[in-house]
Order: sequence, then structure tokens, then C-alpha cells
Amino acid sequence: MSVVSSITVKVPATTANLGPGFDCIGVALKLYNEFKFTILDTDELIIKVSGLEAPKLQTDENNLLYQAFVKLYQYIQQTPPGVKIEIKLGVPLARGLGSSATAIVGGLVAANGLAGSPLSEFQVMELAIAMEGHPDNVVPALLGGCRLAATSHKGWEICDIPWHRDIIPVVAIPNFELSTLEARQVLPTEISRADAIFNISHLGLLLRGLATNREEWLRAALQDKLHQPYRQALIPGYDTVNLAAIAAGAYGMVISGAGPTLLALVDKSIVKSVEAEMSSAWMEIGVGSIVRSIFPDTQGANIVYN
Ligand SMILES: Nc1ncnc2c1ncn2[C@@H]1O[C@H](COP(=O)(O)OP(=O)(O)OP(=O)(O)O)[C@@H](O)[C@H]1O
Ligand SMILES: N[C@@H](CCO)C(=O)O
Repeated sequence: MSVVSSITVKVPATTANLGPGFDCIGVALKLYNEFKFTILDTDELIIKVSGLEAPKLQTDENNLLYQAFVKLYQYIQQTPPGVKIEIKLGVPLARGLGSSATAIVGGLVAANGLAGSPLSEFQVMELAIAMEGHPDNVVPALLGGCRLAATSHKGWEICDIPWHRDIIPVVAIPNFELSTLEARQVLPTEISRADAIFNISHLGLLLRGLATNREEWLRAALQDKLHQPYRQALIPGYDTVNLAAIAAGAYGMVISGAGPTLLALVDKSIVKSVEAEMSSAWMEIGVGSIVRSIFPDTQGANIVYN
């Protein structure tokens, strides 16, 4: 086991659910947070944050990245060392782009690397799922690509989902936050059989649509009855942006993760017009936003030893 004293981990943003795949599917995106951990010879905790929305992050032991770091040391029954953490934020916070998953995966992967890799990637993934409470962001954040997670007698089965290269995600990120906690509180605890059948069939269609880029399948597949109907009211302008995306030719629009970011899936030939229409739709009702296409990331969390 080689133990190092400094490590940098780069972790991608993710978009979870993709409409009907609530709590089980997500895809990594080429937008990153970078975390550098340096072990100190005192028991101090120093956290420095730079980049997007840096002042919003806690810089004490309540910081989620640090909590994940500590979690791994507790799991391997070691005392966490004093550490300096330098955070470069590229993923906006509490917008439905998996910022908390980057922190959980980043802290666990860094601690595992610094401790000499006592845990396998699968064990790190299990810890990450337990911390986040659902697998759909942390799994693609760790492994890259589009991933489906299902429970099994062994714990989890993870399946890589083929993604046709001409399908481009366009994200419309508003200038307000929505915490996952709040967006989960509006969901019903029970659903009807009809809604369950609706989502099972649409998720199946989505998997084939993603593999083939077949227009009529994707146009039908991005619908959902488990979470989006209840969350739309938390996102001002949802209907306006949805209509604009569809009118511009997107296959469909969904809530990215728990929101408030809205995500359109688009054939590469019309990306620019969908970006422009979604952006002006939000502007019309006075919501500032950043709208851009972001390609899927295939690498996942990436370690750089210093
Ligand atoms: N890089 C980070 N370092 C430490 N904590 C972070 C970091 N990024 C996010 N967090 C914590 O996670 C919170 C956001 O988590 P939340 O689950 O509400 O949103 P999200 O992960 O961005 O969205 P979603 O889960 O819907 O994709 C932040 O308010 C912050 O407390
Ligand atoms: N599947 C999760 C993703 C956000 O963490 C949700 O929609 O609540």
C-alpha cells in the first residue's frame, strides 16, 4: 500500500432521473469540481474555496466534502488526519446538477487514495450511495457515463447505458437554488399502479431511445409521473421553458435531478436554437439563467497524485 500526502480529485457534475428514471439513472457531464487534499502534521482542518458561488460553502467540519473524507476513515477504523482542502467549484450549488454528489465522491475517493486505497471502487461507491441516500448522481459521478443502478441480493447492480453520440444535453440553470431536501418533501409516499406502469414503460423506451437517437421514442420517453408533476410548482417558468424547448425542436424537457435546472435532450443539429429559445423563455418572465449544452463525461472521478 503506497500512502501519499497530497491528492487532487476532479469530479463531474451529473444529471439524475432523465424524466422517468427517478432515483435510478443519471449521466455524468463535462462540468467539474476539483478538490485538492493535503495532509497536515497538525490536527487542523483548513478549507479554502474558489470559483463559482465560493462564499456559499461552509468551511468547517460541516462541509459535506470533509464529512465524506471523515466517513471513509471511520469506515476503515482510522482517525482522520488534519487536512487542508482546496476546493475549485465549477458545478453550481443546489441546482440539480449533482453538486452534493461531487462532494461525497470527491471526499471518499481522496480519503481512499490518501489512505493507500484500502477500499475497492465498488466499496467506495456503496459508501457514496449510503451517504447520498440514492444512487443516481453518485454512481455516474464516480464511474462516468450514463448509469442505471438497481438493488440486488449483493447490494447493487450497476449497468452502463449506451448513449448515442448525437444526443446532446442542453441545461438551463436558473439563478435560484432548490435544495434536494425541499424537492423530495413535496413527493407522495405512495403511487398508483397506473403511474408505476407509466414510468416502467417510459424508462424502457428511454433506454432504447438513448441508444438509437430514434426521434419518436425519445419524444414519448421523457415523461414521468413519479416526481416531475409534484415539483413543477417549485420552478417558476417551468411551463414557459418547456414549451420553448419543444417548439425549438427538443425531444423533450425534464427537471435535472431535483431541480431547478431544466434539461432538454436535443439532436446535435438543433442545439443552438434550443439554447437560444430556452434562454429567452426564462428571460421573458424575469428569471436569469445560464443555458448551454454540456456533453456527457465518460471518465468519472479522476485522481491526480501531486
Ligand atoms: N463542493 C462541495 N463541497 C462541499 N459541500 C458541497 C459541495 N457542493 C455541494 N455541497 C453541499 O450540497 C448542497 C447541495 O446539495 P443538494 O442535494 O441540495 O443539491 P445538488 O446536489 O446540487 O442537486 P441534485 O442532487 O438535485 O443534483 C450544498 O448546499 C452544499 O451544502
Ligand atoms: N433522484 C434524486 C436526484 C437529486 O438528488 C431526486 O430527484 O430527488
